[in-house]
Amino acid sequence: MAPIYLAIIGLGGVGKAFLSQLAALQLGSITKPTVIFASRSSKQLYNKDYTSIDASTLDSSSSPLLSLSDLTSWLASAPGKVILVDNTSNQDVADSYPSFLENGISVVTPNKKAFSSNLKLWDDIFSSTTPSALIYHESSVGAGLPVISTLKDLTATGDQITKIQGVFSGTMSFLFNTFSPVSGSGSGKWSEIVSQAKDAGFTEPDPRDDLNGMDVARKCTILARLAGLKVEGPDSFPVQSLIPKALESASSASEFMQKLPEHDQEMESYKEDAAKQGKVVRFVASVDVQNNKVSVGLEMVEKDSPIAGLKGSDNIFVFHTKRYSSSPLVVQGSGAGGEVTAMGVSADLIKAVERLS
Ligand SMILES: NC(=O)C1=CN([C@@H]2O[C@H](COP(=O)(O)OP(=O)(O)OC[C@H]3O[C@@H](n4cnc5c(N)ncnc54)[C@H](OP(=O)(O)O)[C@@H]3O)[C@@H](O)[C@H]2O)C=CC1
Ligand SMILES: N[C@@H](CC=O)C(=O)O
Ligand code: NA
Repeated sequence: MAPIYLAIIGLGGVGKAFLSQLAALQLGSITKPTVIFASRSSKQLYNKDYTSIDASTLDSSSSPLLSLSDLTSWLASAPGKVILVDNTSNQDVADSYPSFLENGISVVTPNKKAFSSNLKLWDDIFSSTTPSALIYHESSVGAGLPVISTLKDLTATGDQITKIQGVFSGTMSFLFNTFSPVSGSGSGKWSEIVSQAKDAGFTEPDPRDDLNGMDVARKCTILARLAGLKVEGPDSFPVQSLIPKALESASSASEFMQKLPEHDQEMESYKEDAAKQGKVVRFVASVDVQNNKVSVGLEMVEKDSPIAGLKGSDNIFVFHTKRYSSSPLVVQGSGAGGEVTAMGVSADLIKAVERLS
C-alpha cells in the first residue's frame, strides 16, 4: 500500500494543537500519514524527495519558498496520495482548493473562507471532489462540535431542515457570558474581555473579524448552503457589527485593540438596556431555511433561556427539522480554542485516511 502524505499549512494556535494530536493519533491497523510539508506565512519546510520532515522545526528551516501553484504541482507528483491540512484563515489558500482537488490532493481544514465566499468557489470545490480527492471541514463551524456531520446526516437521510438557531461564535459567547452574565454585573470592561478572548485563542487571527459579525455570518452561510439555500455570501443578509463607528477605519488589529477601551461605554449601554427588562444580551444567529432568511445580531434574551445559560466559550446549535419538530436536536459545547478546533481537524483527517487507504 502506497504511503499517504501530509502537507500542513499554518502552525498557529490550531496548527500547533493539531501537531500534538497527530503525534498521538489512533489509526488502528492503518499506517500513519508521513508529514512532508509544513509552512507558516514566511517559512516553509520540505525535502524535495518527499522524505519525512519534523514540522516542529519549521522556524529554523531554510527551504526555498514555493508558490501555491508550485506547491500544488510538487504535491501532485508525490509517490502516494496526499492530504493537505489548511490551518490558516487565508483566502488565497482557500481559493486554491479546487486546484488541489483537481490534482488529486485531499483537503482537511477549519478555514471558513472557502465555504463562505462566493457561491462559485463553493460549486467549484464540491464539483472537484472525487473518491481520491476528498474534502472535510467539520471545524469550520462550531470548532470540533459535530455540527456539519450532524447536518449532513440529517439531510442525507431525508430530513428537512426548518431552522438552525443559536450562538455560533466562541468569542461572542465568551464575551457576553462574561460581560453580561445571568447573575451578577459582569467581570470587567468590554475591551478587557475582548483582550482575554484573543489571549485564550478564541478569536480569529484579527479579532475584528469576530466583532464585525462576519465570523458568525460565514458560519451561517456554510450552514445555510448545506441545508439547501443558495446564499450568495456572508454579506448578502443582515449582520450587526459591534465595531464602534470611530474604529471602522483602524489600520491594524493592534491599533483597534489599543483604541477599543475608549468605546467601552457603547457596549455598557446595551447591557443596561437589557438589565432594565430583566434580560441579558447575547449575539444570536438564525438560519431560517423555511422562510429563506438569515440574520445575525444582538438580542435581549430571557435569563432562563438555554442561550443565556451558556458558559465560557460554549456554542449552541438548535436544529429544528421535520423529524425533530416537537423537540429540536441540540449540539452544545466549547466552540473555540486550539485544542477543540484541532480535534475536529484530526477527526476529519482520520476519516480521510480511512477512505483513502
Ligand atoms: N481558534 C479557534 O478557536 C478556531 C479557529 N478556526 C479556524 O482555524 C484557522 C486557524 O486559526 P488559529 O490557529 O486560531 O489562527 P492563528 O492566527 O493562531 O494561526 C494562523 C496560522 O496560519 C499561518 N498563515 C497565515 N497565512 C498563511 C499563508 N498564506 N501561508 C502559510 N501560513 C499562513 C500563520 O503563520 P504566521 O504566524 O507566520 O503568520 C499561522 O501559523 C482559521 O481559519 C480559524 O478561522 C476555526 C474554529 C475555531
Ligand atoms: N473566532 C471563532 C473561532 C471558531 O470558529 C469563534 O470565536 O467562534
Ligand atoms: Na464543527
